[in-house]
Amino acid sequence: MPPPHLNSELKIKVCGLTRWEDAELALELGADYCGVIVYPKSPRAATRQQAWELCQRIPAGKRVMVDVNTGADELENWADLGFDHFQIHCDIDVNLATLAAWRGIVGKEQLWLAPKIPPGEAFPQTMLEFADTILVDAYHADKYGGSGQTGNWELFAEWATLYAHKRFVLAGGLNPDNVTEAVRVSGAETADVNSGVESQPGIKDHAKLRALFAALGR
Ligand SMILES: O=C(O)c1ccccc1NCC(=O)[C@H](O)[C@H](O)COP(=O)(O)O
Repeated sequence: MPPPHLNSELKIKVCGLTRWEDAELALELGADYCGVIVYPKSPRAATRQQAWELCQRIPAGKRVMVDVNTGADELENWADLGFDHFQIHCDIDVNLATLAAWRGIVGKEQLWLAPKIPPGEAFPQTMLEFADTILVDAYHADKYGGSGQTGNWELFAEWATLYAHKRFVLAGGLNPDNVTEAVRVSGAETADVNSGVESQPGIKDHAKLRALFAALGR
């Protein structure tokens, strides 16, 4: 049973998968989405072959490509592998033509935008017309994701309430010890876990994965 204060509809994305055995366990435990990072500078980047194999085996509807400032041609190439959702990290001043190109290639419903929002910055509202899902990650000056740092859960709750017509995903430093508190405070309907359930970048720790889903009552 999930802890009583937790949304029973909570969805979990396990990100940074490179191996089928990790994805398989995550799915058995109840993961709703499997994230495959294709950004070459990430220590968790999957090769095209690994991404293809994972796309073959992860059930349709659950396959999320994760990248940074993807070029249009590259995005078309990744889409060919069969991903269902496309999480693209970008800066808040990304140009509107780029956002429109991403939306044109994968569709607004499949595009998950992850703007890198420095502390104190207003939410980049102009992005809302391009994607139905917004991922709010912890800010890190030198990284676009996978920092292991937690974000501002209260601010997440504010933004998710203010823009309730969009789906907001909470990311950043979630692990078996803090996930229930993070979800309670933020009110997140979807939460993303990555380095908090790893043994090393790109390799999931099965005990931590089990502990995370157990904490959520799954
Ligand atoms: O994880 C990465 O290495 C990464 C690199 C560049 C862009 C995005 C990346 N990860 C995207 C995710 O969805 C992560 O799960 C998210 O940033 C949270 O990571 P963590 O703080 O390790 O839980």
